[in-house]
Amino acid sequence: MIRIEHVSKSYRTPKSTVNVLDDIQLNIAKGDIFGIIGFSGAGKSTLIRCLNRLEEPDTGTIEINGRIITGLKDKELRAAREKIGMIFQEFNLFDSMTVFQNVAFPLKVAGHPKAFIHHRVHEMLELVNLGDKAKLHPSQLSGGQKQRVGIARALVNQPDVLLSDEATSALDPQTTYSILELLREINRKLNLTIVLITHELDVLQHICRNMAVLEAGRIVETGTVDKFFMNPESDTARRFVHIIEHYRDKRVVMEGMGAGI
Ligand SMILES: Nc1ncnc2c1ncn2[C@@H]1O[C@H](COP(=O)(O)OP(=O)(O)OP(=O)(O)O)[C@@H](O)[C@H]1O
Repeated sequence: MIRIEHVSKSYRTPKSTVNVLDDIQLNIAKGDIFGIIGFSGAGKSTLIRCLNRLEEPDTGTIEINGRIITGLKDKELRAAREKIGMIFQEFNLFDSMTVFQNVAFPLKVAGHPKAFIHHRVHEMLELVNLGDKAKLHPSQLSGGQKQRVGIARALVNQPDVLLSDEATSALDPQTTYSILELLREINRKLNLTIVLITHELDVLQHICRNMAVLEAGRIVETGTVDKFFMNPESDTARRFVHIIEHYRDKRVVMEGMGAGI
């Protein structure tokens, strides 16, 4: 279970203060696939990065599986972060390292023995269907394969939670679909809680069960994904659903024209 209580965050620049998160309250159940959606600048990245303290909340409490993450210092924070994997839009792989070395990196940092690392990395590469790519470098992989390496690396420490920061935004629709299928399979196999931020409704619809809508740093709606599509309550939710319906209608018209109707 992830519990976010009264989390606020602002950035101070020399000229002004930007309030990015405003009194966020959110509960995410263990084993859920939870989506956070919002327009650009709503604060999605800041919020998800607060969960592993890549960003520091100014106020509030974040608890993950019974452990208060906010307030942890150095060694304890490092240990807690081992249990919170993260994947990124730009993959964030080390280009100078092989696939094996990229996935092994968190285990090496944690000081695990060589034989354990070898076994665990190959296990992870099999899980993401890259068993035959261990010796390649990221530059020799497709975008989807790079994200699979990112997923293997994020899971190598057997985390309780996987955070996904727009992990499919740089991928084409077919590759996006295969990565979402992989995440769903991992969620099922490992009972891993997945929290993802996205501005793509397809991603939400395909994989998430529950979700929250973020608007200018505030949570304006939470609930099931089905409810979001059938009965959007907030302005942001209605705008998202309106956009999707608009494009769906356009596509229907264009397909109709293509068929000579
Ligand atoms: N380090 C920073 N310093 C100052 N302002 C920042 C910083 N990081 C983010 N912001 C501001 O905080 C706000 C929220 O940014 P954030 O990246 O969390 O939004 P987002 O919803 O993830 O947007 P996008 O979908 O475009 O990535 C934006 O106005 C952004 O300009």
